[in-house]
Amino acid sequence: MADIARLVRDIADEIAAIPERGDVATYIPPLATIDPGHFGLCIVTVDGAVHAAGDTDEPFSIQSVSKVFALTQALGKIGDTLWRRVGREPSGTPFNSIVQLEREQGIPRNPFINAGALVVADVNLSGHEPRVAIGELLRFVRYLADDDTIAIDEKVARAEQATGFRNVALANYMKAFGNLTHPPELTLGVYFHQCAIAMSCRQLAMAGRYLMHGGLYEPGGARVVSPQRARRINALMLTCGHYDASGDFAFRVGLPGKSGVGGGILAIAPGQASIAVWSPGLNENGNSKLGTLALEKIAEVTGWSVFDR
Ligand SMILES: NC(=O)CC[C@H](N)C(=O)O
Repeated sequence: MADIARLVRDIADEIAAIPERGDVATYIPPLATIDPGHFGLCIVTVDGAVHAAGDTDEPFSIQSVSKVFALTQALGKIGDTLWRRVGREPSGTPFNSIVQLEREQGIPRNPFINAGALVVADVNLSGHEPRVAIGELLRFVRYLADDDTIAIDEKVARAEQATGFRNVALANYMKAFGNLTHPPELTLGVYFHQCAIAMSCRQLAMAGRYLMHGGLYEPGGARVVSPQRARRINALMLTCGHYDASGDFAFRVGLPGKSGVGGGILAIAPGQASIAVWSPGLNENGNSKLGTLALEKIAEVTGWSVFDR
C-alpha cells in the first residue's frame, strides 16, 4: 500500500507549483473572485484514516457535487420509479445543455446534468416547503460528513437565483413536458440552494464514505443505502459525473467522480478510499483542471481503479 500521508503532501506541493491553473467560473461574483491558487486534498481510506493537505479545511461552493447527495436522497424517497423521469446515459453534452430535451420528450439523459438534477430536486421537494426540502438535504449531508457546521452560502444561492436563466429555461421546458410536478420557481429554489452548499475537502471526503463502504455509514455502522444502490450511484458518477468529459475522466483517473463548477471533485475508490480535491480553475468542460490532474496522479501511485483485477 502506498504511503498515503506522504502522497497527499507530495501532490499538494506538486500542484501548488503549477502555474497554468485553468479559469475560475465567472457567472457569479462569489465564484469569479476566488483565488485560483487554492488547492485542497483529503483522502479518507477504508480503515477510517484521514489524510489531508493544502487548503483542506477551507469551505468552497460544492455546486454540482451536491447532485450526488440529492440523487441519494431522491432514490431514498421514490426508489427506482425515479428512472421513469430521468435517464441513466451519458449525455455527451455540456452540463447546462438543452438540446436533447426536445427530442427526448423532456426526460433528461441522467441525474447529473442540470436538467436531471432539477428533476431530482423536484422529487426531493415533494410534500415539503422548499425551505424544508433544502433543510432535509443539508441535514443529510451533515450526517454523512459527521459535521454540523456545514452550511449553505446564501450569497451564492442568491447569485445563482439572479443569474440562472438557463436553469430557469430547463425547468420550464421540462414543466411543459409534464416532467416537473411543482411550480418551476420552487424546484429551482431547491436546486439553487443545493448548489450553494459550502464544504471543505475534509467534509466532502467524509460525506463520500458511504460510497466506498458499499452503502454503509462506516464499516459496521448504519446503512445509508443498499450495496446495489451504492454501486449504481458509483456507476452513474463514472459514466456521467463529468458531463461530456466523463469518458476522459474514466480514461485518465478510472474512478467514479463528480465535479462541480466551484472546482471541487469527489472521487470514490470503492473499498479503498473517498477522495475530495479542490482547485477552482476549470478546464474547457467546466471541471477542475488541476483537481483532475491530482486524481490522475493519486490513481497512478495507489493503483486504485475500478478497471483493475
Ligand atoms: N456544473 C456545475 O457545477 C453547475 C452548477 C451551477 N450552479 C449551474 O447550475 O449552472
